Amino acid sequence: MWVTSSTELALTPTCLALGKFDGVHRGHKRVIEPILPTSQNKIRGEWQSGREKEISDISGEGSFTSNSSLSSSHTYSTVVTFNPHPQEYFTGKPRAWLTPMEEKIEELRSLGVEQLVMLPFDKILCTLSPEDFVQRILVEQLQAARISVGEDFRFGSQRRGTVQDLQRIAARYNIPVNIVSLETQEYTQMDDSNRKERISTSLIREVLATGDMERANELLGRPYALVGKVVTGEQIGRTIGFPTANLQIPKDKFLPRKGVYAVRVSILNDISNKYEFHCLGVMNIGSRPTVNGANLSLEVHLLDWAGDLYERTLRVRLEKFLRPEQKFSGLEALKNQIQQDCVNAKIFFGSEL
Ligand SMILES: Cc1cc2nc3c(=O)[nH]c(=O)nc-3n(C[C@H](O)[C@H](O)[C@H](O)COP(=O)(O)O)c2cc1C
Ligand SMILES: Nc1ncnc2c1ncn2[C@@H]1O[C@H](COP(=O)(O)OP(=O)(O)O)[C@@H](O)[C@H]1O
Repeated sequence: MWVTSSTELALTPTCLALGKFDGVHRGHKRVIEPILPTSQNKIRGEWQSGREKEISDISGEGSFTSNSSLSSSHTYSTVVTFNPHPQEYFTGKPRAWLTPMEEKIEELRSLGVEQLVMLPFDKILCTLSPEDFVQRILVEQLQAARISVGEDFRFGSQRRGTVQDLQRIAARYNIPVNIVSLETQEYTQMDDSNRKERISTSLIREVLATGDMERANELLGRPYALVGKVVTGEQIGRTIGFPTANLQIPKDKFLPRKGVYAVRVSILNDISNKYEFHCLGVMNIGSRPTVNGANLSLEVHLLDWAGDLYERTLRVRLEKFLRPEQKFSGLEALKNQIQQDCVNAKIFFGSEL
């Protein structure tokens, strides 16, 4: 996937999905899918513009079959997002992301997106009128052949432009705009009644903060993951029989509720750049009050495994919140509890063991 923050370096012409896409959740995927090479032919004819025929002639039918046959008529499936996050730009406060940049790139790449353009969200961009945004950025610079957006997408200065405006302005340039309705998820409430909730980044953040991983992962469409390098800790873990790999994650990663989780761990093969080894584990996200820990730490113990993990990159998928972190009277009590955590994780993963 080609990643750039300069529209001048972008590969053109493009087929665009516009949005912030933090989390790359199920709703985001519905916006992105129509621009993917595999969807192009199916989507033709379903989009809303009556000028679809002309557009398909321009973008070149059949040019998406494989990357090796890319030609000058190839239309690059492109996600356009903003950096920094507009909210971060306006408030000046750093924001924690469900998918910090590296993770977002990885998720989009795995969906089959060919290009990510991160528009610098600055004074110039945020004062563009909706008309100028479409004309200068989408038409002149990115040479958009078609556009896909979620129905709540807003653009242009003061978020003035709605998706209907986008459709109307883009039509002047014969660009069809696909408006995707917001994805919902059925949710059973405490009183057993059902309610539909709209899948959104802010809902997922709220749910992660409660530790309800089943619901968060359902909304996301995959398990919430922490990705980072293993660094050295205080080396107490091995003395109690539970060595724990300490993860260093991006500073701007959103963390779920503190406490102990049943997790799935994958280890990155640095040569193939693929996650290859998979096993189960228990993770603690907390400040380790029993050993008077000062900082927040993220530690994972791999079940029934031994080896050296220092400097390796791990992806830890959080599947189930087991309990809050506690201050124990000493290392022996902590050790007994971690032993019980391992049993509880094994019970949770049950059939896989
Ligand atoms: C599954 C699990 C549960 C843990 N629960 C607690 C806890 O409730 N309270 C606590 O103070 N530390 C807890 N810890 C953190 C331990 O204190 C920590 O792993 C130990 O001090 C070793 O740290 P080290 O990596 O510096 O060697 C837990 C660790 C794991 C892996
Ligand atoms: N089952 C395991 N789970 C996690 N780490 C393990 C395991 N077996 C061995 N290790 C190794 O032990 C290290 C953690 O040992 P620990 O005594 O807790 O030291 P540290 O405080 O540096 O994390 C890990 O980084 C890894 O290299």
